[in-house]
This record gives sequence, structure tokens and C-alpha cells, in this order.
Amino acid sequence: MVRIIKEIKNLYISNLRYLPRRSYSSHNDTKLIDVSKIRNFSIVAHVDHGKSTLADRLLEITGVIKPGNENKQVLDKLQVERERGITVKAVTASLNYTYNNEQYLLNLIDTPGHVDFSNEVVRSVRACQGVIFLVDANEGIQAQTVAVHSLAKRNNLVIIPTLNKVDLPRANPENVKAQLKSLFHIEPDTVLSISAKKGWGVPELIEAVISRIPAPTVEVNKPFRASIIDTWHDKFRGIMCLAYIESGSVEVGENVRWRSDSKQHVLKYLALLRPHEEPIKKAVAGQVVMVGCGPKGGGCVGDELLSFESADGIKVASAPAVKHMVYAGIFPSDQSQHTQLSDAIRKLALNDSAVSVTVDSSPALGQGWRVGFLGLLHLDVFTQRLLQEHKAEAILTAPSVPYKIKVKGSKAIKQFKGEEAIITNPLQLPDSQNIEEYYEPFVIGTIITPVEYIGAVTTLCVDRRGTPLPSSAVDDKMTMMQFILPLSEVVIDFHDTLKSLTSGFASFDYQDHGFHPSSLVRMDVLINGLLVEELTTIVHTSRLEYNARKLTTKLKEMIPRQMVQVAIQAVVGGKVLSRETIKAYRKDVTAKLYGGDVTRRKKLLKQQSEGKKKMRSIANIKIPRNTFIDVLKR
Ligand SMILES: Nc1nc2c(ncn2[C@@H]2O[C@H](COP(=O)(O)OP(=O)(O)OP(=O)(O)O)[C@@H](O)[C@H]2O)c(=O)[nH]1
Repeated sequence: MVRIIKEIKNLYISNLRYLPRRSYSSHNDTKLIDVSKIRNFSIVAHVDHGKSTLADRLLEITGVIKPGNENKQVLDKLQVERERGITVKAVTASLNYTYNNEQYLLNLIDTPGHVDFSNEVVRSVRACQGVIFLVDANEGIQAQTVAVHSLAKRNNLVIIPTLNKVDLPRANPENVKAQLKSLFHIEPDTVLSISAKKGWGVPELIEAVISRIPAPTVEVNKPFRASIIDTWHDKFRGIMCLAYIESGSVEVGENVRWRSDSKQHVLKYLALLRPHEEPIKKAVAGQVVMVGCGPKGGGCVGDELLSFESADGIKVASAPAVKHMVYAGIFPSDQSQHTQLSDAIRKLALNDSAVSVTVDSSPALGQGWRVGFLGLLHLDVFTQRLLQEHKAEAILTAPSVPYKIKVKGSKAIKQFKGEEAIITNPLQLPDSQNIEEYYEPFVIGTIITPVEYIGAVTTLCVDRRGTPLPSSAVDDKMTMMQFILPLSEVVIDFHDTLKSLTSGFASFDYQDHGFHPSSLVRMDVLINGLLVEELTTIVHTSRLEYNARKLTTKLKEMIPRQMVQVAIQAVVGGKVLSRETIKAYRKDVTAKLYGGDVTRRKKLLKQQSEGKKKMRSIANIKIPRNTFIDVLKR
């Protein structure tokens, strides 16, 4: 009896979780939602040009938050975003605004500015009809300004050019308007001027959003269809999705199905994000809403949610393809943490659809994963989020870019089905005699720099195997330079070097330029004659001698002296390119104790033996595990 009562209680408690947390909003009454009064828009800009600050002002004006200092960057919710002061995730806020006595529903999508999160921007604009194109009136056009402008153009979005930070004494709106005219042919009289910090010009900007951006063109009377633009994991409610309703309408409790599988689900959660959740009963085409079908309901970015009865035949609007720029191995710090880390990666990958995850293993680090990222900041943020949001500590191996090969007689090599293969792990590279052609990923790098640094920037890019493209003047002080560069030369430290060469004045952004034929080889590292798999790299032939010397010298510094002599060799195709030797040495951790306390002596020996467990052993040579991670960094 007691057990039955307990079970009923548990059932009641678990059902409580699924009840909406707040009362339904007035938007339940769909007569209030007139598609012609919906505006879906995004704010796009270069890093730090003020997107999140402007979003705060919009939230204040529409009454979502009260004015005040504590409301800084309300849409930057993640701990990593607040700590680093950057936006990582695109966030949505549905705002009510009354204009000319008519009520409008403004769906604002705050997007990240950094190139590593451009995938978020690409996804967000799919639900938008227009963008606020924000440019800092003090800094002027920067490299990413060029990238987001071309993204908006490519997606046929209405662009509202807006100068921000006009309150700054050094702001020069007239000059930046001239830059906009010269690079993008934007007429100066269409450009708005605001101060997101002070709130100046923001009401006029909202009016421009209403008057210049069209309402979504959707079919209200067709069957329900919504495309998923973001997903995240909720502990109690399962996968939650951000959906843009492209046709029809949907109600809580209705039967729905995913385009990708035909199983029937019940729509359990439907809410407006303001940005807090506001449960609604019904949503119609044109709206951007949160949907969820419960813990087993599924959902992923790029899929579509359909009315269960709807006839098939509508093509899935596929999610834009993600091209991973760097790959790294992720391993648990201890194999007993494998399940916990696996769970954390799965949940985080759901919220960060830009990563790709495949299973990997290493003799030194055990079972793990090979993860593809959009860049190094993306990789850094991903591991920080693993720790902060999922309490999962991970070891990360040195990042590398993906290469492509064309194999000779593809049947001879089992793992490659076709003639061409993408190599994300240098160890997968087959023997050179089986390879007909190597390809390396290239990018078009855009650099906006003051004219006095043109020489330094050119030297840097040519040194990194770059080919210059024609440059164009932004104004009489700034120029836009473009280079075709190998991604491997850009991905690690290019941005930092550029910043230090130009006293921080140049900005850099890159776009994929596909794979180019290249002269590459596999370089191995041998320790006392044995291969160390983790240290295998793919190197351009022009960099061979330099990389070999650098790698062996660094390893000599990082590997502690041992009881036996250690020979470190960098080898290509059996030929030794560089060699270093570490002389034999016996480390007596108790040497300084001169007899003394026996427990202290035991403690030191115990610490030493624990340290040894964290070592990878190759031919009796103990190598600290972080060596595999740090040595390949520049
Ligand atoms: N003086 C002044 N400062 C501003 C204004 N708008 C933003 N800022 C400041 O500029 C800095 C960057 O603003 P954010 O809103 O974080 O910029 P963001 O574009 O969202 O940055 P990311 O998310 O990293 O791309 C912050 O220190 C803001 O306080 C403005 O109108 N005037």
C-alpha cells in the first residue's frame, strides 16, 4: 500500500514537471496574431559593435526588462558569454510593440559576431526577412562587417544600415557613411544613427524595422510545417526546439511528426520566448516559437515538424552544410569518467549543432572522440561549456585541419569507399604510394587595415603561403586586402600575429575557398625507435625541415629525463629529418630528505607513483600526457 501511494505521488510529481510553468499569454487568441504585423529580424555586425547592447535597449523599450545597470547583455545567458563578453549562441526574443495604434510582434534574434560562430548567424537569418546591419561609428567597417553584409545580401534580406556608438567623442558618422557608400553602395540618407548605450535613436530604429522589413510570406491556410533553427536540452522536458512556422498553425496537444521519421508525437510545449518562456496554446505561420514533444520527442536542427496528417511531398529545407575548420581529440581525464563525458558531449552537441562528433581512441588517452569545430575559439568555448554547464572535464589534443586525398586504386584501401577521402586525423593518411593527389583547405582572408600597415600585412600573408587578391580602399586611411591562404596557416595564431603587427588596428575574417591541390607529407615522431601515434602530423613540404626541428626541440624540453637515454626523431618516409637526445638520469624524489620522517618519504614516493600513472609509456619511456596536447601548438 505504502509503495502504491509512493508511486502515485511520484507520478503526480513527474507530471507536475510537464505542466506549463506560467499561465498562457493573451496570444492564445490567434485572432490577435495577424501575420502582416509580424517582423522577424536579426542584428548583424562585427565583434563588439554593440549587438547585445542594442538588444538590451530593444527589450527595455518593449517593456520586457526595466531600465537599469543590472540589465546588461540580457540575451547573453551562458556563463561563458558573460565571462568572455562575447555572444556564442543566437537567442530569440518575441517583443510586443505598438506603432500607429497597431500592435506588432517583433521577433528579434541576437547573433554572435565572431567568425567561429557564423554558423549561428547563418541559421538565424533563415527565419528572418531583414537585418539591422550595425556598424561602430568610431571603428568603421571591419572585416566581419563585410562578411555579414554579403550574408544578408545572399539571403535577400532587407538591410537597415545603422551606425552605433554615435555618443563617443571620436565617432565619425559622416566618414563611416562614406565607407558604406564606397564598399556596399549604401546611400547615406538611408543610414540611421543610434547610441545603443544611451538609447538614442532606438525608437526610430524600431519604426524602420516595422516600415522597411516586410512581414513573413507564409501560407496560413496550408497544413502545419515548421523548420527547426535551434535545439537545446532541458533536464526534465527533453529536447526543446526553436521553430520557425512556415505554414499553417499548431496547438498544444496536437499530433505532429518529424520529417526525418514518421513516428507520431504529441506537441507538449509551445511558448513564445520573450526571452523568458511564455506558454501559448496556439501558434501560426510566421512566428518563431519554442516547441517540444517531451523527453522522447526528439528534434534536431534542419529537421521539420509537420502536422501528423499532412500530406507528404514538401521538400525538407536542409540545414546549411557546416564545414569544420579544425578537428581535435577529446578524451576523459580518467577512463572512469567516460560515460559522464559521453553524456555531456551528446547534450552539448545538441545545443551546438555546428560540431561533429565521431568515436576515437588513443593508446595514451584511451577511448574518446574526434570533434570537428568551426575554429579555435569555438573549440575553446565548447570545452569551457562542457566543464561549466555539464561538469565534465576533458583532455583536448592539439587541433589540426582536415585534408582531402585522391587515392590510387581505391579498392586496395579498405576504409575509403570512393576515390576521394577527407582525412580528419593524420593517422588515417594512407601510405604515400597509394595517394594520387593531396588537397589542402584554403580560405579567402579579408583584412581591413590602416594603410601604414599594408607592407607588414603583405609580408605576414606571403610568409603564410598566401596569394594576394586585388585590394580596395575603404577610405583614405583604411584599406581592404584579400588573400587566398591555406587554412592550416590561419587557424592557430594568425589573428594574434596580425593584431600585434598592426597595433590591434587590423581586423580579419575568412570564408571557405574549398580544397586546393597541395604538396603534403605525413611526418611521424619516433621515441627510441617506436612510433608515437598521437604526434603524427600532416605537413606542407615547404615547412618540413622547420616543423621537424621545432617538434623535436619542443619534445626535448617537455619530456622529463629518464633512467635511460631518450632519442627523439622526426621522420618522413623512413628518412630522419631531425633528432634530439635526452641523457639518462635518475630522479630521486626523496634525495633532499636526509633520513628524516618516514611518513613524509612514503608520501613523496606515493605522489611520484601517482604521477607515473598519468604518463604514457613508450619503450619504457614515460611521457606526460599533456605533452601530446601542448607540443603541436605553435
Ligand atoms: N559608448 C558606447 N559604447 C557602446 C555602445 N554600444 C555598445 N557599446 C559598448 O561596446 C562594447 C561591446 O558591446 P556588445 O553589445 O557586447 O557588442 P556585441 O556586438 O554584442 O559583441 P559580440 O557579442 O562579442 O559580437 C560594450 O562594452 C558596450 O558597452 C554605444 O552606443 N556607445
